[in-house]
Amino acid sequence: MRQGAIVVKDLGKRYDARDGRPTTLKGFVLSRNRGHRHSFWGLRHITFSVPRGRAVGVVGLNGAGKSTLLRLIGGVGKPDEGSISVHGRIGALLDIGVGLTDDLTGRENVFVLGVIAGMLRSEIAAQFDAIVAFAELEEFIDAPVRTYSSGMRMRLAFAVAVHTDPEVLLIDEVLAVGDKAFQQKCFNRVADIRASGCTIFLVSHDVSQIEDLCDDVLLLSNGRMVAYGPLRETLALYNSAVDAKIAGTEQVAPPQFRQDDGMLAFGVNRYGSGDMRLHSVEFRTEQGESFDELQAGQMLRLRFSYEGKETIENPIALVGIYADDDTCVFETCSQLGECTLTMPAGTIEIDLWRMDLAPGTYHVTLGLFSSDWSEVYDYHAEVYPLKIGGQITLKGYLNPPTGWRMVDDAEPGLAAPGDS
Ligand SMILES: Nc1ncnc2c1ncn2[C@@H]1O[C@H](COP(=O)(O)OP(=O)(O)OP(=O)(O)O)[C@@H](O)[C@H]1O
Repeated sequence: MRQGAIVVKDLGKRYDARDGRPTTLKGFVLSRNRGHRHSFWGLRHITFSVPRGRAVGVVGLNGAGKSTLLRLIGGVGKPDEGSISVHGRIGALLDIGVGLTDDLTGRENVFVLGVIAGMLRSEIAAQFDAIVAFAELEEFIDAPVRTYSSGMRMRLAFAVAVHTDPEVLLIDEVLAVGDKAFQQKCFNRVADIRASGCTIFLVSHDVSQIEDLCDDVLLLSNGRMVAYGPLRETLALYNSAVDAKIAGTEQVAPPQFRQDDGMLAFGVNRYGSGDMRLHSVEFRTEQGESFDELQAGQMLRLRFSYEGKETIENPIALVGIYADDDTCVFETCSQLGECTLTMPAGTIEIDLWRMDLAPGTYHVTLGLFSSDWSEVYDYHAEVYPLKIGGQITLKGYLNPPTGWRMVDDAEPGLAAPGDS
């Protein structure tokens, strides 16, 4: 089975910010004394898999989460949610010159960077002259890095990274630094590495670089994955987001599921290899009726069909329910439900016996994955709206039937722990 070189599942990274406005009275009182802290999701609900040898361009407006994603894949920082697995030796070019030690010479830094990248000292020694020549630093290689300009630092870091024989190369914007001639040299080198079968993950604001180097594009917006699909289609979505920003209108069109069943069935909020497809999604009540609004506590019968390659074994169907603020309030899968999907096609019905949810609009996510979760076949992220009505609550997502009453003080109550 094809294994993804980079497999990311429901990834989330939260950052702290100090400038948020308190939303509760308690928060307001506390904020007057010590400043209100709030956290936000720099990235959330990111799920994708990059097959070996693919080159993926990561695009998005400023602050979309591109660098955060690359850093996490490169092992810099820990995710707060989800998982990442990378198969193969990583060559990473994240922040320019990161990892360089100022007091060491260029020569010593080459060895330090090489060892960090997983090379043996003997392998580095064998590549040393090529690295220094690529960096064009022959004259300065024995000077401390502290004396280097930012361009020299970048050239050194780049030269090491592209000589580590990476199987996965992560590049964050560095092709945009340095003089034109060096930029072109870096670009050519990355193109050669790509041709040798390396998996590439490239962040760039330069669409022409992405067009020249990448097969697929991953589009992020405000920390969410808006699309992941073939180069041309996905870049078109990005370009419209850029145009909209320039025009001062909405940043990215609201998420919509493209209902087409054509060959390129990728669109906003839908991504996957397409080796299996989901279709004919229906929500019903227990009586089999369609509805506009389901009352809290009623049963939801979810039904959908799928089809795909006969050779796929034991695929997994996933169902998630998301609140308006993108919090996942529920997620389950066919493995947990002990339901085996028959191939090449079938229809699944899932009964959610009690939808004890607070009133509001939720969105249902559906996905089809390979048996080890490494491949995403078809993922419809927060696509299907689900309205819940009924008993109003003050806060939270859970909405069980409740009964309040006054009790007589003399009436025996629940024993407190330790009571005899
Ligand atoms: N260390 C950090 N602490 C707090 N917030 C952070 C930190 N790093 C990133 N962020 C925030 O997370 C969000 C995503 O940032 P990130 O740098 O990943 O975006 P980006 O798409 O790479 O942006 P750009 O194109 O401007 O480089 C932004 O709102 C950013 O301000």
